[in-house]
Amino acid sequence: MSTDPTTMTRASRGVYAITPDETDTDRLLHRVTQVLDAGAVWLQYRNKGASTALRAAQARALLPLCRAHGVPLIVNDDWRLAAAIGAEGAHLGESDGELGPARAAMGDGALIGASCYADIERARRAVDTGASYVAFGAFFPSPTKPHARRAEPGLLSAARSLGVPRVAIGGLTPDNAGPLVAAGADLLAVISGVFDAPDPARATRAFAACFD
Ligand SMILES: Cc1ncc(COP(=O)(O)OP(=O)(O)O)c(N)n1
Ligand SMILES: Cc1ncsc1CCOP(=O)(O)O
Ligand SMILES: [Mg+2]
Repeated sequence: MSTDPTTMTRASRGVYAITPDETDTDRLLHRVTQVLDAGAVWLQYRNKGASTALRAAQARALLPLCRAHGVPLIVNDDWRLAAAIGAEGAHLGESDGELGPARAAMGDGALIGASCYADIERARRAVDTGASYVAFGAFFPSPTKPHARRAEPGLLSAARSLGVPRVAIGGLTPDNAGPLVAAGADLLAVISGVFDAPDPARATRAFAACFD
């Protein structure tokens, strides 16, 4: 497995772990290490409660850990931070700015994701303006984001023709995620189902088994 960001193999099928809001950076690194050791293939740094300075420090701290595992680091909300620290990508939702400037600044190789909620037309536009992957959800009630809009699994099959990886998010557990993979999800994006599990490594492996 390559740990060079320019040549690392980018698996585009498997567990896409997203960090919980964690103020203690050492604890964040410890928790993420467990999940990467267990086989998560992408990591998103997301911390909705942190200051700008803490977010920059935590994102920077995660980068060598991700590199050591050959896992791309994707920064939520803020492509400028992603570019500044040399992360592999950024994830942008409807309040996070346009994809075009992010793509122009980060280059063709960057992994730039777009939240598409339950909107296939939004997904089409996102791909047309440079998204590397599209994310749909929430598919189930999310403990992390209880008011997230809901989506139906049929969206995942409808999005096959877009030709980019399809990510499912929202309230996923190892017990409910299998049908989403069957419907076409390439990546399962998970916060609480992994990080709030009694054994995050075991939970990561259980999610990964949904792809077997
Ligand atoms: C993989 C993935 N999918 C969706 C989201 C949600 O993005 P957004 O709608 O911008 O909401 P916040 O995460 O910023 O609260 C995501 N982060 N990652
Ligand atoms: C960021 C986001 N967008 C839709 S649901 C969600 C939170 C996902 O977290 P969890 O896996 O704990 O439901
Ligand atoms: Mg966002």
